[in-house]
Amino acid sequence: MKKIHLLVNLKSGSNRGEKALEQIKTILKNEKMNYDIHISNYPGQLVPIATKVANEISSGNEYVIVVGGDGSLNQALNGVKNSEQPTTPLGYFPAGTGNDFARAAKLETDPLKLIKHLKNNPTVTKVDCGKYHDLINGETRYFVNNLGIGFDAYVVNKTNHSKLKTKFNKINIGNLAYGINIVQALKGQDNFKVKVSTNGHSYYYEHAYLVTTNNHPYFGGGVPILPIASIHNHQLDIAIVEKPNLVKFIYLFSKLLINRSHMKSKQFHYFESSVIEVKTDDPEYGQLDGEELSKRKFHLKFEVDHFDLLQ
Ligand SMILES: Nc1ncnc2c1ncn2[C@@H]1O[C@H](COP(=O)(O)OP(=O)(O)OP(=O)(O)O)[C@@H](O)[C@H]1O
Repeated sequence: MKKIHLLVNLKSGSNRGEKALEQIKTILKNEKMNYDIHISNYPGQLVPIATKVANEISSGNEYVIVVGGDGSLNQALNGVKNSEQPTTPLGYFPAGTGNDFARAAKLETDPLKLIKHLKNNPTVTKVDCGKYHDLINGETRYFVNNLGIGFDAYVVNKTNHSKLKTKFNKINIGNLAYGINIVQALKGQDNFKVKVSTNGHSYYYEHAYLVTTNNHPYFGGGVPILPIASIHNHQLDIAIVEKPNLVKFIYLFSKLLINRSHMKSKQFHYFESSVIEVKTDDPEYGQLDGEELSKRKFHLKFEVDHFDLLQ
């Protein structure tokens, strides 16, 4: 008999995780499916939980489903990759705020359809994820969406530390805290120097404002910054956005939102490759799948990797 292991972050998406779990439990009971639940209690705990669950899986009839946001999926992926069974397929029910990976992978958002599909006709697809090796501290981690340095990371950092987010989350308007911090970031984030090496060439940018290495088109909850990127092309895509001045930067962003013509702008640079190296001269904010990285100098080697996505 099929068994489902639910790995859950109740707090994701301003407690959407909790509501999703209730719905999924009801459906699993109605469908008479065997399941167990692993609740994660603090940021990062889904990594060891996923490692343990993956280590203990003993048959092809056991399925792992993550319920949470992009950050939760990131932790579960890292946990599985670190396990003794790193090719364990991962299912995912998006219950976050941005849900960019689910958007890129066109995942099912109806819990009833998801469970029925897993019961009757589960499929496993090999999809891309990103992997980076930190050449300064030796760390290696995987990501499903992106690793951003500069503007977007500033917004993530300030929002995570803002008292407003906690207050707004209580009344389900957590996204507004991001909006307020975007305005703050436009004032607070400075340009920085970055070196990007790919396909045998190195490129130097003096006025980088945002450097994001993506596994798919989206960042920040549905903003298609790299429309050419795909989780199926075995490549990563990097965008380097320069900010000569605020007016030009806002103009560039409006092009992105209106007709995606931002890619032709002279402040926008991008590359597609399976290996990309990025180096900053000074400490900058960083974010990985929406979770902040400490402010630091970055010297990262990115490579495309893959995982088995259960649908
Ligand atoms: N493993 C975890 N266990 C419990 N809480 C967590 C865990 N990881 C993160 N959190 C908390 O959950 C929230 C974020 O979760 P997550 O990144 O999954 O969703 P999100 O940010 O709402 O969604 P998205 O990344 O799709 O925008 C934050 O409040 C964070 O402190």
